[in-house]
Amino acid sequence: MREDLQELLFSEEQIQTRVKQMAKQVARDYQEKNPVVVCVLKGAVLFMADLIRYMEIPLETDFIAISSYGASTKSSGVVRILKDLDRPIEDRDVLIVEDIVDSGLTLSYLRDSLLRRNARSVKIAAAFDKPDGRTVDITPDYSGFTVPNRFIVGYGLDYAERYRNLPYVGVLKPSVYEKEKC
Ligand SMILES: O=P(O)(O)OC[C@H]1O[C@H](OP(=O)(O)OP(=O)(O)O)[C@H](O)[C@@H]1O
Ligand code: HPA
Ligand SMILES: [Mg+2]
Repeated sequence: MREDLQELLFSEEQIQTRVKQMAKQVARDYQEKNPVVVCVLKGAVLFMADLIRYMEIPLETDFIAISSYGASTKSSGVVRILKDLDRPIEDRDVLIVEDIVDSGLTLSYLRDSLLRRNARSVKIAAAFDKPDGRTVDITPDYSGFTVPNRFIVGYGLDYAERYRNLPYVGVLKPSVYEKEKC
C-alpha cells in the first residue's frame, strides 16, 4: 500500500504525539461538561478512538454516518446522513470529531443539523485541516495538522474505502484514481 503514496506527510509517531496533545487540551476545556463526543463515520474512527482514550474525563460517545465523497476524490456536494445519532443532544455540549475538513460542506451541514436539535454548544475537533480546499466558511475549534490541497489517505481517510487502516498519512498518487476512472 505504501507504494500507492506519492509522499508521506505524517508518521504514526507524529500523529500519536499530536493527538495526545489535542486530547489534553480538549479534556481541560470539557472537564466539568460531560460532553457528547460524536464520531463522524467512517473516516474519524481511528482519530476518535485515540482522542477519547487520552481524554481521561467523563464523557459519552455517539456515532453519525455521513457521506459526500463516495468513491471519488471530489465532494459530490450532496451531504447525506446514512446513520443518525442514537440519543437526543438537547442541552448537551457536543464535540464533533472529524478526520478532515476539506470543502467544509460536511461539517457545516452537520453543525447546523446538531444546533437545530438545541445542543448547548457544538464544537469541532478535526485531525486534519485543508484550508485551501474550502468552499464554505468554517474553521475547526481544534485541529491536529494543516495539510496541502492534495488528496490524502491513511489514519481513517480513504480512497474508495481503501487505505483507512494505514497508521500514517500521505498523498495518494494521482495514477491510483486516474486509472480507475477509465
Ligand atoms: O469538508 P468536506 O469536503 O465535506 O470533506 C470532509 C468529509 O469527507 C470525508 O467523508 P466521506 O464522504 O469520504 O465519508 P467517509 O468518512 O465514510 O470516508 C471526510 O471523512 C469528511 O467527513
Ligand atoms: O483529502 C482527502 N482524503 C480522503 N478523504 C477526503 N475527504 C475530503 N478530503 C479528503
Ligand atoms: Mg471518504
